Amino acid sequence: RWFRLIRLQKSWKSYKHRFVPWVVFNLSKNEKTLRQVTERSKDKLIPDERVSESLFKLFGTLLEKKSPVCLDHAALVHPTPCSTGEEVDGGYPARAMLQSLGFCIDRKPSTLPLAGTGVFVTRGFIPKGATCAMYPGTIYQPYEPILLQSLRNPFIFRCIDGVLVDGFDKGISKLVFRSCSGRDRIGPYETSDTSWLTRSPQNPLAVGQYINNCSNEKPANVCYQEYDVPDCFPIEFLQFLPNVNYSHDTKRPLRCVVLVSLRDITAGEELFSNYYTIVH
Ligand SMILES: C[S@@+](CC[C@H](N)C(=O)[O-])C[C@H]1O[C@@H](n2cnc3c(N)ncnc32)[C@H](O)[C@@H]1O
Repeated sequence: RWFRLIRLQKSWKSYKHRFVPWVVFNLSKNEKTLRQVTERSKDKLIPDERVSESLFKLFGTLLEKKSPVCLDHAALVHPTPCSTGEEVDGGYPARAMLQSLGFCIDRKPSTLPLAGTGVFVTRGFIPKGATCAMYPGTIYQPYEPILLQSLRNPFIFRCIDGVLVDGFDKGISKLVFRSCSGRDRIGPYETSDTSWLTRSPQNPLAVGQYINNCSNEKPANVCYQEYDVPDCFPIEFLQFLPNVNYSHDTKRPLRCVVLVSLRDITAGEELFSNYYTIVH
């Protein structure tokens, strides 16, 4: 009988949030908690200027390395020694990342059983408070349709203001991203990067959607932070941004989500975030 009672209690705990009378009865309490979380989350881990600084450094180096002088096919396919004399896998994007930010990250099988792919520091060292990844994907305002794209899609990220980022690199999600990216080109300038949809993104930060959720044994070492692309963002750097608006909207700044390190992280460590925490 005890066993049955415990099972009943467990079912109630997971069901009560969908039981309308319970929701109505607890509305004022829940709203207060939500307000507190939202207020607390307004404190950014690092200021936007520091995020911009890191992105400018990386994108500037990427642009240099992408220039026709060193963009011969062999240089892309075969790693060549970087400034430190070391060989770096991953071609010029990885070399640019190591040179400009002092670390490399990449996707590999997770250390967690049955968790699929994860993201690891493969070289160098990430200091606390560094911009260490980006969450790529199509940006949907809360009122925009996403039902079809959301089916069997574990890569939808929800910001506090209800903006959604669809970071799935397959199926309809992939088609939508490519289509919006083509639509937004400004003459010769690409305003977003579609290469995160492939195995070799040209912006090596754009793998944040593969970071797994933390647990008691594997606490979070990175945290999500919203970053609205400022007006001063150089037009030639837009080609490295792995986000695009679903609707063409020139008035609203483009929302990006970056991951910021919560502590020093060394080579070989897997990155873990808390799926339920984001700061504005
Ligand atoms: C956004 S994806 C992360 C990338 C994913 N690991 C993959 O290979 O596609 C979220 C999914 O990863 C898996 N996942 C994330 N964190 C996990 C954890 N701590 N334990 C087990 N699975 C996890 C779950 O399947 C979840 O739906």
